[in-house]
Amino acid sequence: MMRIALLGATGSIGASTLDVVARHPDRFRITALSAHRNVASLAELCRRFNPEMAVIADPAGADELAQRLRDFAVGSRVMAGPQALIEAAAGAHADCVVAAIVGAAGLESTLAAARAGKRLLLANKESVVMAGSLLKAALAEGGGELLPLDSEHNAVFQCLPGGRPDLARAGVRRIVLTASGGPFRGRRREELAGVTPDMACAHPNWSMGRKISVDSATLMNKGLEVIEAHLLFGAAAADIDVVVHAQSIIHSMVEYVDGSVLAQLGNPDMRTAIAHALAWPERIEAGVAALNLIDIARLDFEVADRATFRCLDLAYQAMAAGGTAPITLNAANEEAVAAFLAGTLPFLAIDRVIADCLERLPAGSVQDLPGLLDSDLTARREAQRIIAGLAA
Ligand SMILES: NC(=O)C1=CN([C@@H]2O[C@H](COP(=O)(O)OP(=O)(O)OC[C@H]3O[C@@H](n4cnc5c(N)ncnc54)[C@H](OP(=O)(O)O)[C@@H]3O)[C@@H](O)[C@H]2O)C=CC1
Ligand SMILES: CC(=O)[C@@H](O)[C@H](O)COP(=O)(O)O
Ligand SMILES: [Mn+2]
Repeated sequence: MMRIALLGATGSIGASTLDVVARHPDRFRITALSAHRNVASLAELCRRFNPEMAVIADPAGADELAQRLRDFAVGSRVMAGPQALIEAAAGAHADCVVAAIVGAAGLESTLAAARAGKRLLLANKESVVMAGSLLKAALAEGGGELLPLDSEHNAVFQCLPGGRPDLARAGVRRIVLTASGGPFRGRRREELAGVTPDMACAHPNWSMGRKISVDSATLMNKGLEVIEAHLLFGAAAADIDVVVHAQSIIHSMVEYVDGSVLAQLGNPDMRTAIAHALAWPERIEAGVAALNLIDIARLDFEVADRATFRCLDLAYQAMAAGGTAPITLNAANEEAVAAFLAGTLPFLAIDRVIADCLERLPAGSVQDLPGLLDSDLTARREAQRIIAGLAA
């Protein structure tokens, strides 16, 4: 029986994970669930899955959560605050941690799970972008394994021999990440001036949380994923390409020196990647409909429009600069997306905030977690100043 701590249980990845888990009660047991502020949903999930721990990251929700669990006669231990997330990630109650918190808020629990040697199912791409080398060191220290949930990286993992080999020895020429192009694919920049958060969050193929949906709309999601691929698989920036594939049927590809290209295909449903990583190296049923190639009929590819969607180049630029630059990129993006979702920043200003932040904060080196968190905070403050300046 695999015991699972699911961090970010009330989100989109959380729901898909619980759907897969519920199909296999003989294999999986949920031992910890977390949310940020969504007490009602977390309590409901505790009623269904009866975990040992129920973690609410915002301590303001702890009393209400405890009351709701008492009303349901659920005995989960209520824990609150960032330290509780770390305990849920690293404690002896779990063999496997699903890191499905959105944004930098997921970093410390992800590192804690790695350090504790858990099977780490990683959806929280922001933590890899921010702390790739610290995460690698934590994995080496803990001796556990990381299995990527992000659909592209899960696809690449499936297309590589042994999941994460030495790429040169394995004869890999390049990794090709597919991008849907998002809801604004094909639009010119001037057509995007007035787009609203709801328009940006209407992803054509995937049902996801609002932050990643906006990232898909700006192509920052693909930028973060290029950095994620660089750090997870050790591929050089020049060997990671992006191709727009509007149908999101091919989730990504690996090209070999002999001309072979291996691709992983499937319907756009995260339960495939989640089931793959939960059961790896076995395969289990995920509840995903079989792919019907006749219905799909064609697969289209096009070049990404980097002039309209500037975030992709900003990510390549931050990856090339290295050091604190990816931290700055991620922090500025999180602040800009939050402002856009709050209605205080136009869609087209998101890339401007990130570009200005990268320009104003030269890349330094990162030694440890406190230094990294300091760089993150500095970048957020700078981004907030830029956003306030643009509003004025
Ligand atoms: N959705 C998808 O298909 C994919 C997602 N990912 C990645 O997975 C991660 C999760 O995405 P997604 O599920 O879409 O996001 P959602 O917004 O749907 O869910 C986010 C989860 O994180 C919790 N959370 C938010 N802020 C905090 C915080 N400050 N502290 C602790 N917990 C917090 C939320 O709790 P609450 O509900 O209480 O707010 C919720 O449980 C992201 O990093 C995303 O990039 C990667 C590939 C695909
Ligand atoms: C499901 C998943 O992995 C998302 O990251 C997805 O890739 C977003 O689609 P885009 O290709 O539009 O960024
Ligand atoms: Mn993805």
